[in-house]
Amino acid sequence: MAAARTAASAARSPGAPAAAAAARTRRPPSARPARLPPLLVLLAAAAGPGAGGAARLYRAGEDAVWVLDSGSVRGATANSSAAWLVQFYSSWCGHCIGYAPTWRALAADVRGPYPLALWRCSASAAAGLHPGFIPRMTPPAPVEIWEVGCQVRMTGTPLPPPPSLSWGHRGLPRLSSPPDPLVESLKASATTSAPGLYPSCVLTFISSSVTPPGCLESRFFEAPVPVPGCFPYWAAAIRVAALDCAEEKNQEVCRAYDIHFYPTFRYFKAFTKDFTTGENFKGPDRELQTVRRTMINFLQNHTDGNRPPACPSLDPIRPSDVLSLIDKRGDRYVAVLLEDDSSYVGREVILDLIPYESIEVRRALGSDTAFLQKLGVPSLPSCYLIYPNGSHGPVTVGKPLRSFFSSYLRSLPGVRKKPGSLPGRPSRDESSEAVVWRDFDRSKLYTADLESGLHHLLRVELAAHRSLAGAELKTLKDFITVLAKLFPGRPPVRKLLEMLQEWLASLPLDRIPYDAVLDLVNNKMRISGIFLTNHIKWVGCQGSRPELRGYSCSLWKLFHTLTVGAGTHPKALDGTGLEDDPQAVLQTIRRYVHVFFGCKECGEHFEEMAKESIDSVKTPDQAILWLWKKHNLVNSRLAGHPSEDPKFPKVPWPSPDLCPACHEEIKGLGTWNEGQVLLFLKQHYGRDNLVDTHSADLGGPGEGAPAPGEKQEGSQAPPEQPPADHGAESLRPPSLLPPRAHLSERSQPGLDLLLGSRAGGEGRRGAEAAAAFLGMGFSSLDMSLCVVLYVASSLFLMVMYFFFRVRSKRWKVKHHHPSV
Ligand SMILES: Cc1cc2nc3c(=O)[nH]c(=O)nc-3n(C[C@H](O)[C@H](O)[C@H](O)COP(=O)(O)OP(=O)(O)OC[C@H]3O[C@@H](n4cnc5c(N)ncnc54)[C@H](O)[C@@H]3O)c2cc1C
Repeated sequence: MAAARTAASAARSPGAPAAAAAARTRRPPSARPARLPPLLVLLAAAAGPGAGGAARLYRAGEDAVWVLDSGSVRGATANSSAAWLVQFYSSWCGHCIGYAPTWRALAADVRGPYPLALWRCSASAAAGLHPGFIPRMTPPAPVEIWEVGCQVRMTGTPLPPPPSLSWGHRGLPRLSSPPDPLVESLKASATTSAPGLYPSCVLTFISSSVTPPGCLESRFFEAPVPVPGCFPYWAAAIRVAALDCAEEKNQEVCRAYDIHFYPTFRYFKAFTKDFTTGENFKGPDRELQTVRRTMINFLQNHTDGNRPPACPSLDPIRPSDVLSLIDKRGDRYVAVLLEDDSSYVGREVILDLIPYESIEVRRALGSDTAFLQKLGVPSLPSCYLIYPNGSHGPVTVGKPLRSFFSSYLRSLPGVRKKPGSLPGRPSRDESSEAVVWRDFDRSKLYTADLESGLHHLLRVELAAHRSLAGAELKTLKDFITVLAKLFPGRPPVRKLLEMLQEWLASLPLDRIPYDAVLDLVNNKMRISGIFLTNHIKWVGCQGSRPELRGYSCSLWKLFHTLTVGAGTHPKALDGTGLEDDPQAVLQTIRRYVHVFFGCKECGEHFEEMAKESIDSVKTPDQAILWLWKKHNLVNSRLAGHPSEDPKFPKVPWPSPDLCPACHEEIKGLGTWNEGQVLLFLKQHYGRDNLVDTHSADLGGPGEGAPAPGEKQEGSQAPPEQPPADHGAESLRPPSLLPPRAHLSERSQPGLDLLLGSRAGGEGRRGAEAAAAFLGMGFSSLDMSLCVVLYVASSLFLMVMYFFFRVRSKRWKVKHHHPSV
């Protein structure tokens, strides 16, 4: 009934018309405390890698994607023998979440020519390799057994491979009834490989279409010790990687690579000696096939000198070269893929066969009909095979597709994997922590969410911009002004924002380095009473999985508190230049989203909505309602999207149980009562509804500083920051710092000096290091002030000196005059 009402109201509402259908099938979220079912909490806690802060969308060792981070990206891409395609993403960005399956599929696709499935079968090696097992698992559809190996996972502890791991059975095409020798060999191995020690077995098959009976799972899974057959195929030439810029430890590196929006795709050529930010990939679309083809083009853009050594030539050979190969005997097969100019099949098959020896794959263009007739090739693409014994002829495959050609060539007698030629992979990420669920009340607003979001905004999102000038700087100034005047959080944070605003407002410069902003945010001057947590702790913005909700949820909440703040405190913006404009807060938010919000597509959608209707806003109350309506439009657009948290379905908000008065029926149709919605929004996003429970590290009410050794989720000190600068001390609550004077009046000249030295770039770091060394704990501001005072007192002494000199001369002249 409630759901039906929500749906009807959504249908009538200008704010959320399209959400009606979604709401029909969804139960509105309850206003009661949000608890996850105990089983989900347990599952979340046991989720293992990726459940915590690290590698949230891609999991090292589980996905075929290479998971890079600040510590590995430079080493991996610099002077590498393979090229790289790296996706710089943000784990909170909805578009990145939506794109992740494609990226995983791409990585898996170039890792092996078929989706490889590794099935963990049965509880013991003995059972898993029971001679009857293979016949039993013969599925109705033919399955080709590619490699069979026994590998072990016992409560997550890697064990050495069993002695019999060396079996590899391949070249058994279309196994409809397993040959006896295979079963016999498995049986023999099972008995020799200590079944008690090695309790589970990994079997690698081509084709993942059918799950063998008795198997526990059918998904990509990497054994702790590599199993033959699950090495990447193209990886010796080009690798597909991802790096999460939402992780604080990666922020510096994302800045160094000039990443402003997510996802950003960059290619890195092989053997690049000097540091490079890579080449942008902005293809017409980012579908798997388009990206795979662009990877091939990119490989072809290498010169002969820097082409990855494992990558065979991808250029076509001439018909005359093909003819000269025929009738020649050799020690290997030569396969020639004949295709037309626009086809990629030949190059894909060449790359698929990289790890194999005793075969060479080339491609030739089949534009010459006489040539094709001579070879007896009726259509394109086709494969012409020259055997080691010199015989030759066209190959017959079921369909002229990459997978058919590759499979056929790999299963030729004598074609084997090259021993030890394949690269290792980054190991499984074991560093992540379990998620701890915090119960919360959906009718409340949590300080922890707003302040965690602000921390991410100021220290991570802005950090994508090395320096700020022009429209960017103006946007930042206005946004910080709005925050300083309207942010409803705790006094230390409000003070920090005020200081930042005053500083930005009085800046004479038209370009500032981001690091100067960061110094203020980190309170390097150690002004007491100023502090912003450097931890992320989501409460009302928790997601049931680590990649869901979080920052983007907190940003929406922050924006709503700002429009509500302007509506309920009409004088708050007086004297800022933003007063008297009912759209001022909305327009500032709009510009922030456009310029700084890392999710580019989100920003573009928001801009479209703003262009359409923001001009209709004539009062602060209308601004509150405008943002509410647009947020509901976004909700309805994203209902069912992969970034939707199933525990927090995207339904028109506020739901009837959160605000019964907001919903009413007119002639049987549910609709919004906008007057009530406005009242509700003012109450919900007002200061009085803010709850400090779970607020960390603020030195005020709430939980206070974490217990020693307690690790907060997402907490990482920014890299490359010496402890004296951004380390624990400067980020400690003010109450824990040594008492220092309030510097609001005297801070300005010092900050300008600091900035002046920053404008010189890296020299600043050196200056700071020197300051730390000489100043025994004095900040660079302290040192700057000393210099200012020193120069001022010298000037004063010089002025006094000249003053007295002139006076004494006059005095002498006066007293000697009569005698002249
Ligand atoms: C400006 C902006 C544009 C975005 N555009 C996109 C996009 O184009 N594509 C994409 O995939 N993701 C986009 N996102 C992210 C997306 O909107 C969500 O933030 C994300 O999916 C997390 O959803 P959530 O469940 O936490 O709820 P959110 O939508 O983030 O909402 C956070 C909280 O706000 C409250 N709330 C919900 N609706 C309203 C409302 N109408 N008025 C007031 N309060 C409300 C609820 O308490 C909710 O839990 C955007 C985010 C922002 C800030």
